[in-house]
Amino acid sequence: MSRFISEPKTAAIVGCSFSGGQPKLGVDKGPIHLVEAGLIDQLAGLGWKVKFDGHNQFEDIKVLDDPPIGILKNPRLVSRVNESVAQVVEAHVRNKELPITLGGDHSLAIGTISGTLSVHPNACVIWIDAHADINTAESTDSGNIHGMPVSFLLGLGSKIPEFSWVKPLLKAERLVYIGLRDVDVGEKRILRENNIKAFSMHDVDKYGIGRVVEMALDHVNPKRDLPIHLSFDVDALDPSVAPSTGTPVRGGLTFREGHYICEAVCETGLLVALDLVEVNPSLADDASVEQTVAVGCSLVRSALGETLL
Ligand SMILES: NC(=[NH2+])NCCC[C@H](N)C(=O)O
Ligand SMILES: [Mn+2]
Ligand SMILES: [Mn+2]
Repeated sequence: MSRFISEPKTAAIVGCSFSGGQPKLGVDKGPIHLVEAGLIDQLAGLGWKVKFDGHNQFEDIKVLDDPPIGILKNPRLVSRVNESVAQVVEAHVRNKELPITLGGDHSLAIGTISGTLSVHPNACVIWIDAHADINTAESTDSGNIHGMPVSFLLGLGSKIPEFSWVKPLLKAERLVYIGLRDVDVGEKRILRENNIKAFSMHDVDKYGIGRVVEMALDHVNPKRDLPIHLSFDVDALDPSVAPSTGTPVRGGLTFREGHYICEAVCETGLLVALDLVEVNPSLADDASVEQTVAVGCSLVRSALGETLL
């Protein structure tokens, strides 16, 4: 599977019932639905030993008084939960286990990627999303921190003392996006100024997903020797494929394109950490929820080797 995972290959489900990075309730229930849909048994069926520490791992983290900082919402809570997520992910990666973080909203990537990079400073990040999530405190219009995690990891924008534990460990040249189609004006400037490689849906149409993944890997991992952190926001998929998510954007990845990305990353043998975020089971009807949860499980299975013959 991955040269950074020891035998017997072990996956650790990190269930993050967290919604503080955005305003819609329900995204905190994502992990419960994914686990109840049978994810653990499915991964065991692929030959993985699966650890799971339960859904309440981060739930006793409470912040009593959390007024906005500028317009950033729930800043102290987002910071404290992520600090704890970072420690958990770091411990698994250090142990040569594969952490699979189930969100929860995408602000959680502040923690997961910090955890990965503290063990593997040279790891690259492949970010699959309709959005760039690279707003800074200055550029954000929404104040929702799930639209900002990448800027924290890169150390862009004004420093917020409450997030001082986040080290700017990610380098712009070790980051690549696939699936973008809803990027704020300020984010486009940030991407340009920092020379960050991004493959939008336009590129997926133009080159096909096979070439896009190849080019993305050539950019962040030219010798195919660096550890990979895959951060997958389900809203990268078309809303017809994954309807139950907080910020759907039409014109997204097909079912196969999404799975192809996971398979191709698995095939490198370099995966060290995986995030699957923004599944919100309280949005849309029951059939849509079931569909979205099933797709989430199958993306994880593909990243862990299911669809490779
Ligand atoms: N992880 C996500 N779904 N992010 C959506 C971000 C939307 C918008 N760019 C914002 O900053 O608020
Ligand atoms: Mn996202
Ligand atoms: Mn998104």
